[in-house]
Amino acid sequence: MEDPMLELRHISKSFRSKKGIKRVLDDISFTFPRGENVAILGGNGSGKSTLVRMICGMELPDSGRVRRAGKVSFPLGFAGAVSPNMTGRDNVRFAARIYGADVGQVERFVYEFSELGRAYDLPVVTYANSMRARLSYGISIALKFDMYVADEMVAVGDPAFKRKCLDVFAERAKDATVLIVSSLTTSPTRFCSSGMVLRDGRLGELMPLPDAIAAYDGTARKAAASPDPESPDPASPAGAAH
Ligand SMILES: Nc1ncnc2c1ncn2[C@@H]1O[C@H](COP(=O)(O)OP(=O)(O)OP(=O)(O)O)[C@@H](O)[C@H]1O
Repeated sequence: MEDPMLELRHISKSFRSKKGIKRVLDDISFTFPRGENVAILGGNGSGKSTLVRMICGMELPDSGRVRRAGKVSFPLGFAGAVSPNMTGRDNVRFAARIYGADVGQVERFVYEFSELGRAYDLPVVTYANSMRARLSYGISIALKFDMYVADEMVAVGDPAFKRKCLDVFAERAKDATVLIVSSLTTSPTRFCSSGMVLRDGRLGELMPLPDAIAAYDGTARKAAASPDPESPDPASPAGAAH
């Protein structure tokens, strides 16, 4: 395969739990072709966010290697990208400088996109959650990446704002590769043509998205019939989407 966007080579990751060591990612290897938008579908606790952290370089695997052939985003709307003690504007300028982007351009884009108005110049700690979400999403979508990674969250805000997020994301997706990691089969349908299922620490084979959704629905039903005792209960606050 020519010029892959991202390669995962024998990625494994374990965490210590009350019941001992849990292997969350188990020797995952996969090559993401450039320009092919892929969805990874997995149930709660299947290791999606762990895999995303490895892909985005936010955490190292215990073993294995991630090779990126371009700029890979942090997860869309990632709240950790924003410092609460800085103003919205200063956060944006900081992120733009780190990623080597045109600071003025990114600053203006996020100002207009986020609809924060005068709050743009107030410390983020004073923001309501929805305002933080609009700022974080604005930063992630203002920066130009070769690959955009979404962990569940493809859009934020009220329905009108979500539509705007999706339209801008669609613009970016024209020149970039998209990876959407989700427990919901609805999120990837607009952007991804193929998908695979993450289950028991392994990635299934890459297939057309409708087939991946069918395979995921099948495994999700099986998992519901015999839930993993270590997975958080999706109905409990700790298991709710982050
Ligand atoms: N830092 C950590 N320390 C200990 N255990 C962890 C850590 N991060 C993740 N885990 C465990 O690894 C497993 C997978 O977690 P992860 O958040 O990657 O799953 P997920 O598929 O993203 O779940 P969800 O859909 O509920 O967000 C879970 O059992 C979780 O409790």
